This record gives sequence, C-alpha cells and structure tokens, in this order.
Amino acid sequence: MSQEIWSDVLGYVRKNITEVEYHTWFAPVKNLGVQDGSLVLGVRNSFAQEWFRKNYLKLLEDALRSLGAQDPQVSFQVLPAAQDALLLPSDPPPPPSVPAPRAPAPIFTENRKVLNPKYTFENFVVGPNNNLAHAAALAVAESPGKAYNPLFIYGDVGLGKTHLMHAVGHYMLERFPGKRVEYVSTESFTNDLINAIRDDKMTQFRNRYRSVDLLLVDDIQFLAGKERTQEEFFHTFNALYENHKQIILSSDRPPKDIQTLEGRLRSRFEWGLITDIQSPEYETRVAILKMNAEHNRIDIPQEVLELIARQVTSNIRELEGALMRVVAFSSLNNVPFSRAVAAKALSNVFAPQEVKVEMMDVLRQVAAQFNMPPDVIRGSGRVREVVQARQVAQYLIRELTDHSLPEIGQFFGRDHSTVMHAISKVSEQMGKDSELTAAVELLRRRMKGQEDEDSDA
Ligand SMILES: Nc1ncnc2c1ncn2[C@@H]1O[C@H](COP(=O)(O)OP(=O)(O)OP(=O)(O)O)[C@@H](O)[C@H]1O
Repeated sequence: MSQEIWSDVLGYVRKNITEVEYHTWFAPVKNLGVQDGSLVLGVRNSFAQEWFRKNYLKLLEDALRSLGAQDPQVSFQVLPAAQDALLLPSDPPPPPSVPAPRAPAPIFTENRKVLNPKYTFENFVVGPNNNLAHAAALAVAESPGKAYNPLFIYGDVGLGKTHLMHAVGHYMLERFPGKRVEYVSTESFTNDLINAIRDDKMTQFRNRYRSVDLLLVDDIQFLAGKERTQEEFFHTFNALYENHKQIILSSDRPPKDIQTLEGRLRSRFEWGLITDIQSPEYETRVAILKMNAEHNRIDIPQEVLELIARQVTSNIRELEGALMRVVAFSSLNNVPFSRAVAAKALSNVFAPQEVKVEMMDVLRQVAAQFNMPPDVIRGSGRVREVVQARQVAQYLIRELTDHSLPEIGQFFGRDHSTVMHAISKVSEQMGKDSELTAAVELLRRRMKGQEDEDSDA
C-alpha cells in the first residue's frame, strides 16, 4: 500500500481516537504493504498485536472502507526486535499527517455518521457537573418532541455533549426501532448542503433532514458566519419543530455568545431548554476512570486511578487517553500498576507529578515481586518466604515513606519493635544474599519510577 493511502488511513484513525491513544498505539506502527489482499501492519510485540486485534481492527477496516475498499482485510505482524527499540513513542508527538486531497465524496454517504455504541445512558457517569444536562436528556428521551424542544447542551471540549446526544438516540431506537435518528456535525451538514447545491440535489437534501424523528446536531457554533447554511438550517428546524420532532443541539457556548448567528435562529435555540456541562470534579473523574477500567476488564488499583484523576482535570477524552497510556506503558514494560509507574507513563504528556509513595504501593509491589498476595504478607504466616517478603516490605516502607515505626507496625498488625527487627535483618542480609539484594534494588527503582529508564539505557 502506498504511503499516501496509509497516511489517509492514519488521518481517519486520528479523527476517531484521542491524541494520547494515537501516539501510544499508532505512531509506532509500520505499514508493511498488502499481502494476499490484506493490509499488513507491523507492531512492536505480541501484546500490541493482541491489543490491535481487539481494539482497532474495526476502526482500521472502517478507515479502508471510507477510502473505497470493498472488503477490507487487516492483519498484524510482530516486528523483529531491531525495529522495536522504543518502549513508547517519542514525545512530543510529530505534527499531524495531512491526508492527501481526494475527489469530492458522493452526496449523503461520506458524512453520514452512526451512533457510537459506547455512548449510552448506562455508560454515562452522572456527577454535579452534568446532572442537569443528563436529567434533561433523559426527559427528552422519554418524551421526544414534548419535554424540551430544542434541547441545547453546551460546554467545553471533551465533556460528554456528544455522548449525551447519542444516548438519547440509542434510547429512542431501543424503544421505537422504526424511528429515524440522524446525528450530524454542523460541518457535515454544511458539506452536505454545499454538495447538494453543486449537484442540484436540494430536494433529496431536504427530504433527508426533514423526515427524521430525532435530529442531533453537534458543534452548532460552527454555523457562525455561514449565511446560506443558517438559512437552510432555519427551514429544517421549523419543519421538524412544527411536526413535533425532537431536535438536540450541542455547542461550546450558549446561543447568546455565538457571534453572527441570525436573530431568528438564536431565538429558536432559546425556545426549549439550555443546559450546560462543566468540568467534572475529582470524584466524578475517578468514577469515570473506574467505569472505563471495568469495561475494558483492566484490574487497576484505586490509588492509580486517583493519581490519573488528579493529573487530568478538565477534559474527559484526555482522562480516558491517560488511562490508556498508563495501561499501555505498564503492559509494554511488563511492570505491575503503581502510582510511580503511572506518573512515569504520563510524564511525557502532562506536567510531571511528584509522587509520594504510600505504604500500600510498597506492599503491592513487594507482593508482585515475591509472587504472593498482599494479604498473605500482612497476615500472620511464619513460612520463611512470607517472613522475608514481610521484612522487605517493612524495610522499604521505612526507607521510601515518612511513616514512623509504630505506624508501619500498625499497618502490619504488629508493634514497632518487630519493624525494627525486620529493618536490621534486611540491612544485614543486603550484600550477602545477592538474590535478595537484587530484588530490593529492583523494587526501590520501581517505586521511584526509574526502572524503565535504566532498562532503556
Ligand atoms: N459523564 C461521563 N461518563 C462517562 N464517560 C464520559 C462522560 N462524559 C464524557 N465521557 C467520555 O468522554 C469522551 C468525550 O466525550 P464527548 O465526545 O461526548 O465530548 P464532547 O463534549 O462532545 O466534546 P467535543 O466538543 O470535543 O465534541 C467520550 O469518550 C465520552 O464517552
């Protein structure tokens, strides 16, 4: 496959996933050309191969389909180690590849979008930042055309406006499968209109948009300054409204702040209900991450989710991207999740965060290293291996945290003299027992988030 088509594929992919996801997964992929009718992509290891099969196969097939392929086939091949030098793509990311210009698409096919199956009410976490918009969307879903018409949802990028609009669409189609739901971005609406004028197909254009039961229009602020599109949208709006069809609009600002919007459109946008979505607060961010991890069957400790939620504060799309990056980083480097690992994974994209090591972090890492459950280490077992792991955990907690001996003792259900004994025991063995020394040093580096630096070098 030519590099030009490959860059078109990447352009499509990039529009459909987060920037962080793109740089984590797609930047290192190599186009190995077409073999036996299948596009072969080189990926870095078998984990990435599996990940691509599970998460991106459909997206890549869609990308090829959008470029005209009839029955696209994609396969993934693990690259030889020499081509696999980097564990993560270099940062900062390279400039976006600009897809080569193509012939204009036939009207009504290219821009038609389908609802995203993930954007349902069940998958929407309700918090103080979005509960009004959520309640309004539910009310509209239950009584389309009656509760609030139009429903106008505004808020900054990546806060869930599109998700809520699609949720109404899913809800309606579930209850009334015969209904027509149309989701369109303002940009697509404008392009469709331009094509319709050019191809003398205005009747089809009007039929399409005026025959729906639910019209979802994203990013309506882009109507600003487009007089012909505003005129056409005005008539579409009236036709739907008069027939009691539901209209939902999203925007990055309220109608009154959209410049050069005709007064008659602005006043119509204000007929129904205007509701906003704000940035999620910390608890909502943690809940969103938790739901995401559960959906993807990722078993990740709460404190790691909390670290990510502290790091990414305003945009939910970025929040999800950050989780993906942490998962990718820990899998590709084969290290268990920890706050230090997460901070390291995010440090290239977000401002580095100082991570304070917690007792629980140390316990988990020691447990993974000694291959036994954390509860066993904290329990009362006297088996030699368990005692050694317990002593190492106490030794490292003393070294890496500010906790006092009695506090550490309490964490292990013991008194401070036991901890003192553990510390002197480990200190004594260090240097004599090379296996133990190596394990403690590895854990120490891991807790400080330095492990991969050393292994990269
Ligand atoms: N409350 C929520 N619960 C769960 N996921 C959410 C929530 N809000 C947003 N998301 C997720 O965040 C991502 C971005 O949301 P969405 O695309 O709806 O944002 P948007 O406000 O439409 O952004 P834009 O203005 O860029 O189009 C999506 O993956 C969405 O599923």
